[in-house]
Amino acid sequence: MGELLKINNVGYTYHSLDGETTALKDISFHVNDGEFLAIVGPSGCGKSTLLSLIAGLISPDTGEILIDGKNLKSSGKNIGYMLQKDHLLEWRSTQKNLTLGLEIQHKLTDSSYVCINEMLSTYGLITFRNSKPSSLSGGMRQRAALIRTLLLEPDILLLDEPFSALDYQTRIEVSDDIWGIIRKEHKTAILITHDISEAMPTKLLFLFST
Ligand SMILES: Nc1ncnc2c1ncn2[C@@H]1O[C@H](COP(=O)(O)OP(=O)(O)OP(=O)(O)O)[C@@H](O)[C@H]1O
Repeated sequence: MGELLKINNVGYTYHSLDGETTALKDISFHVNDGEFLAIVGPSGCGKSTLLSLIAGLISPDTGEILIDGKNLKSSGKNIGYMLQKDHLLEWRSTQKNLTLGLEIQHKLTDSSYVCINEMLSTYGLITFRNSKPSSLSGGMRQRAALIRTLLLEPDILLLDEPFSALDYQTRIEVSDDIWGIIRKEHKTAILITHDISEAMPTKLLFLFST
């Protein structure tokens, strides 16, 4: 199990008209291939900022982020980002929502459909493939959103409180499902959570407010 992601002394400050907010200061840790890291910490300690940095949406002010020993942008690795909301489009069927990312990246082929069908069956969505997202339960929507992300074959999967929009009972059921899927697909994953009991991480990172 090699070192896949390395965060070295990373810092980030937001600049706005109201002034500067230092979100992260001197953060270092690493994630091995196949590891499942959960990030916990109080509101405002910089958890979402850290995921945005790893996703390459923003760049660190200090320090460096390395994937397989290379700079994030030149590593050629795929980062999948699953947000709090599922962002399924109501005007597309469930299956057409799953293919959206592949379509945008011009990677949708006949063999993609073999893989999509397999995942729809495995994860209990096959009979809903032609249904609109509004006819899916909250848990089914989260599974659909995860499959959509996995189809892009991410090397690292980032999850920003993926269950926060679900009620307590559904959250317990869905979180078991989702971790099962991540384990089955052998994904390296980083999760932000307020509730450590909803995940069974192999590693924990506690962030404190700056
Ligand atoms: N776009 C922004 N402009 C200015 N400040 C920001 C911006 N985004 C976040 N911040 C500030 O940076 C700090 C870290 O925010 P961040 O959203 O990363 O924390 P968090 O730990 O994810 O919080 P939460 O658990 O409440 O989602 C906070 O003080 C926040 O107010």
